[in-house]
Amino acid sequence: MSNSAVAKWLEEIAAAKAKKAQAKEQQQQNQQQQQQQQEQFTTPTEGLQQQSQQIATAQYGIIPSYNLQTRKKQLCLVLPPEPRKPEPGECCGNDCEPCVNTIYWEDLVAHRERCRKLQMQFEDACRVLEDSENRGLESGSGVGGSVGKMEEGGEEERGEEEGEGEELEDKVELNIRSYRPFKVLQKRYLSENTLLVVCDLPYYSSSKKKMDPHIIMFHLLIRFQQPDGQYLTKAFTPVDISRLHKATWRSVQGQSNTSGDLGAVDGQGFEDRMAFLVKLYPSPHATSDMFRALEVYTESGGIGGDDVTNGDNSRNRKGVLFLRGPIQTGRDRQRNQQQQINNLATGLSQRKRIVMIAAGSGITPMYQVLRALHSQQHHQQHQYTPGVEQEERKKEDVRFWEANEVDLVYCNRTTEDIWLRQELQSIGVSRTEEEGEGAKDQKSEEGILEKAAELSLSLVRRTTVRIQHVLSSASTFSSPSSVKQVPPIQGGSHQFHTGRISLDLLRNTLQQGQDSHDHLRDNKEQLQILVCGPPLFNKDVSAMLTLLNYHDSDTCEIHILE
Ligand SMILES: Cc1cc2nc3c(=O)[nH]c(=O)nc-3n(C[C@H](O)[C@H](O)[C@H](O)COP(=O)(O)OP(=O)(O)OC[C@H]3O[C@@H](n4cnc5c(N)ncnc54)[C@H](O)[C@@H]3O)c2cc1C
Repeated sequence: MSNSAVAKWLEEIAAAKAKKAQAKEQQQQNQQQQQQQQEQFTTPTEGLQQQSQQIATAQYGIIPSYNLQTRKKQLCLVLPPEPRKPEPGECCGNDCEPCVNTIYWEDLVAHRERCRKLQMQFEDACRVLEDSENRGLESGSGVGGSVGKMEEGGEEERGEEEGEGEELEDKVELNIRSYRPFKVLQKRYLSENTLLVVCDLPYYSSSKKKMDPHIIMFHLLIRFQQPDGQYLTKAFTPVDISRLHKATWRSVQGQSNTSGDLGAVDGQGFEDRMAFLVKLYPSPHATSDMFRALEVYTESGGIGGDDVTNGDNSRNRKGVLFLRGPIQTGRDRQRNQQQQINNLATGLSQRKRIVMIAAGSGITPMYQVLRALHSQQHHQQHQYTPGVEQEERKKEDVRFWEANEVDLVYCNRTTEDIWLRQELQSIGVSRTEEEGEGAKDQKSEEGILEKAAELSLSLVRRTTVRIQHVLSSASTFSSPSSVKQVPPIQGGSHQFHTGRISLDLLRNTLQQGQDSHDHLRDNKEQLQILVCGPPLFNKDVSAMLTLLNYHDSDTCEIHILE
């Protein structure tokens, strides 16, 4: 071997060594970084997750190296890691779209396709390398484009895996395919068994685009990790608290909570944030106990702080909720949406009614619908400002649900159990009542303030909202419902029944107001029936609807939300 060849060879060895050292150093730095991030966002019991996270953020692709024995350049293929298979507790069992299992299978297919492509690229690159060596050319430079090209792993296979590696800054956005950590801004007990949890993300938030306005009923998935490491995943419906009644905020004022009473007391600054109303069941109840143990985020004790043990040994990060969504609630919603849009376009008038039948926490999707109806009417009331957005806004408005009449039957045990009582009270004020009751309320300054809040929330002008409360604790379950007109708070068109929801009550509600619309008989009535409550309630109401001959058809949509 000539001197120059030896020198070149030594040079190559030195370069290979330097490259190796550099790669090692880089790897160590990466590992350190990952460790730091995981210390921030994961719990020690998230072993599997940590493992997949480490692999997921590692680089992969076709990696060139130098073989000192053969004195030849060589290529090796590092394939990306397989997506992590969800554990049993990671599916909430509600047939969400997309389900965590669907996401996994999609990711697996994409992963296999990616591996197949990489394998082909690798084979091509090896052939090019071999050819160039055979031709005695300087190896490496002519080798296929993907040689030495390392790819960042993870993202495409698994979405942005779990979000654990992300900074918990304001920029964190909701993602439908993977869980992201969000700060808990506030946690308040509205009653003994009702918890309000406010998270640090805007009410309408999705990572890719502004939420589609026709998606009115949506929920998020909250994932906890239990002391034994098992996941617990449950669906919760965000509540728009931007118009929360002052009285509701007042009812939580001065409360101390388990986490040390942090955050604004009157909700100031949190109005546009995502909030959950959580029904708590007596302990031991896994989901409720997780919420009880949840803490409010603080700079010092929050992210990066110790794990929360709170006596029950739950090991979730302090002040953080892992959320995935938004998931459209129920299936086959808006089946007739296209037909409705067509009707609007052709000017065919249709009487539209929404009948909502809810129990307990089942009010949350109904409240979303009521709020959306309000927003829609708010938009329509105000003149569109000329500009490029005008057409777009019109289109969006058409896509909002519209209704001439809304009936809500809301079942609870006692008046104390009624969620969003003040807010519903405000919504249930019809236009005529607003005008008539107004003078009465203006007697006191307090009345004026309350009225202003109510008016801002009321569904004005075109929608009549009737609300009936059914309270079970006032009578035995077998006795027939007795109707009472009890205005529990002030004004409003709320009817109160005692007993349980009955066939008669449902029939009357579904047929309500039909006679006064004889002139519209020629036009079809478009009826949407929404049912949401505990499983048994949903089953009972479904059976009653069948008995009353209400089925899904062109003119009737029944949505059992579960
Ligand atoms: C789309 C969707 C949206 C939801 N939104 C909300 C929401 O906004 N707020 C909310 O609080 N919940 C909501 N839920 C319900 C929530 O996901 C949980 O199912 C609920 O908190 C009960 O927890 P669990 O499933 O662990 O109860 P499990 O123990 O599995 O019990 C299932 C059901 O049995 C009943 N039950 C259980 N224990 C008791 C008890 N001790 N006393 C009386 N009844 C009991 C309850 O009806 C409960 O829902 C929603 C569910 C779905 C599917």
